[in-house]
Amino acid sequence: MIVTIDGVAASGKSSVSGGVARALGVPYVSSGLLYRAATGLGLEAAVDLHDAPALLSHLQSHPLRLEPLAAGNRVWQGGRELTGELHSTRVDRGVSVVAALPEVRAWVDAQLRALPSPFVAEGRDMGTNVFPRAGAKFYLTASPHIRAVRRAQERPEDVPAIEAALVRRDELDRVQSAPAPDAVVIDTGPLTLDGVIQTILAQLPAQLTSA
Ligand SMILES: Nc1ncnc2c1ncn2[C@@H]1O[C@H](COP(=O)(O)OP(=O)(O)OP(=O)(O)O)[C@@H](O)[C@H]1O
Ligand SMILES: Nc1ccn([C@@H]2O[C@H](COP(=O)(O)O)[C@@H](O)[C@H]2O)c(=O)n1
Repeated sequence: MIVTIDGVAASGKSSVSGGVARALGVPYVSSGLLYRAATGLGLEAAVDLHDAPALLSHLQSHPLRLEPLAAGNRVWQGGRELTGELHSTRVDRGVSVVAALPEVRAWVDAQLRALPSPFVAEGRDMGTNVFPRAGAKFYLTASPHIRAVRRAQERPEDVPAIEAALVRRDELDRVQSAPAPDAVVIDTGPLTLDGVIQTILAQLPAQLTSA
């Protein structure tokens, strides 16, 4: 059983996926964390983020491992955990460049498809490209302002700067971020986090919640 939760930047995908996954007793899979880890490694090694062959060769010689847990995803390079460094403004600025490279997308997709189900998968193209046959699909949205106000609780930048960066990232990610035609679209603006989680749980087919 696979449930996909896609959506725009900071729409609540990780928090909601974690809540849904915990309720179902399965892990969730953060595809964005793999793109962030590829970006973080590239920045660390001063690889040109537009240079797909150089980046891919670096990723192949420094393999990443995603650890999908309901409590939160972690990513490792060998014995070194990278997770804590990846939700920075620096990585936010570079990640869409890396995610636009078809070679990197194929590398991420192969890792995701190799994971044992059941799980909840969150990202941009989980329901369209990576798991088109998922049992249930959701797509989260909210206005850039609401998303920026929420994110400002976690970052030192002010709301207008965060909002501008989110709008820019949405635009750079637009190609891979279209909702699946069969996804349920949820505007999280008027809902609490728990409200979004309960809305999703209420719409899951019975065979998924009892699996
Ligand atoms: N419905 C909600 N009501 C209030 N706060 C929320 C809601 N959904 C998410 N949040 C908060 O918004 C922030 C962003 O959520 P989260 O990190 O889950 O989004 P995301 O889509 O995974 O982000 P990114 O795309 O950058 O990885 C977090 O602080 C989270 O607690
Ligand atoms: N399926 C996905 C997931 C993510 N991306 C790219 O990674 C960036 C970070 O993702 P977050 O979910 O942590 O925001 C995102 O801005 C995209 O560039 C992607 O392309 N496809």
